Amino acid sequence: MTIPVTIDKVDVTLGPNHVLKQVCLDVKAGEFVTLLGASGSGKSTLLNVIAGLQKVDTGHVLFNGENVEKRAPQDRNVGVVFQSYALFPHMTIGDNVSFPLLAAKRPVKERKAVAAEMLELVQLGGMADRMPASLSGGQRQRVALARAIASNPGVLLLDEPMAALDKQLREHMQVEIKRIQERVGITTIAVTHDQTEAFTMSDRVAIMHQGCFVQIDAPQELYRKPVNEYVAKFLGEANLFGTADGVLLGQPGTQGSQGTAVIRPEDLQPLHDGETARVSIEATVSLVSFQGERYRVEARAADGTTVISTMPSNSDMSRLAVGSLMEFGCRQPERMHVIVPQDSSAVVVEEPVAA
Ligand SMILES: Nc1ncnc2c1ncn2[C@@H]1O[C@H](COP(=O)(O)OP(=O)(O)OP(=O)(O)O)[C@@H](O)[C@H]1O
Repeated sequence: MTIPVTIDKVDVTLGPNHVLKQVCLDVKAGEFVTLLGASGSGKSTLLNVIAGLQKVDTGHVLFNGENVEKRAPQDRNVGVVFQSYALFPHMTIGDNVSFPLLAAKRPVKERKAVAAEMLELVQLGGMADRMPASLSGGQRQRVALARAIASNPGVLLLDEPMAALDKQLREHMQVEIKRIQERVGITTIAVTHDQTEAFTMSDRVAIMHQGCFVQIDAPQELYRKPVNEYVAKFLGEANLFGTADGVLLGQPGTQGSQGTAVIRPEDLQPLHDGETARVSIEATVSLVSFQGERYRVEARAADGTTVISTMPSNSDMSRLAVGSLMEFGCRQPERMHVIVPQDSSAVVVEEPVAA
């Protein structure tokens, strides 16, 4: 059964630290939501609150509308995968996976059938008799996932499950976990500090900062329409320009009468000779780096503003030697987004005026 989860004004103080501050979050049944934030922002504490491993000072946690505060972790019907997979080394893979059913005193035949089904799901079919030590890190992580969902829990919690894997395996497992989650349809809440991981797996991402949610949105919305400069800078590189009356002021981080314009590096391109754009800025190229699938160009405007532009690696870079003075422009002004200072909400400028 897949269920909705509600976090309602949860407050937690640990020692001198006010770790969670009136946190609210609604996760729909079957939805995949990732808590993303810098180290110490409170992600793991919130996950522990949901798992029942951390008590709240005030506020509530509701599963399917029912308050679960008084339920012990083992009675919450939650599957958890931690960074350390914590498999039992003396048990076979099959017994590891079916352990929750052993604890629930289910018959041997059912345990074997569930273990086989779950191992099939995580693409380890036929490996039930192997021991954990004979598996790779990625395979062990799949076993941990199979065990977490073996008892058909209402909620799956993933606490940095990929942190111990190398980059390539991590990228592969992100897609795998998403595939399995969609197939099982289980409500899933994950924790990570890796933006790509959060974006790849999640329906929505909740950005945490100092014990609060700053923005909760679909990945594309977060990237395109950050509500403030913190979110804009946290999610990849961003050109931030002050604006006044629709004109870029060219001061990073300064707020003009209209707020701060956010232009992602892929939307700020060197213009061709004679080409004009509604929004542009002149800057001298200071650094060109080849990054595989793209080039990254750094340039400096006369007032010291740093301009960052990225372009596909098949682009003609002959004009972009270090020291060249270039006009960088946003060819699609609708890709420029303005953060409005007054209410920390954001709007997209429909008709930006030329610089
Ligand atoms: N038992 C504790 N006593 C006092 N402070 C604590 C305790 N546990 C955690 N904290 C503090 O609470 C804050 C949030 O910690 P938490 O582990 O939830 O953050 P996080 O976002 O998961 O960080 P990380 O990504 O490093 O795991 C940190 O400032 C941490 O130092």
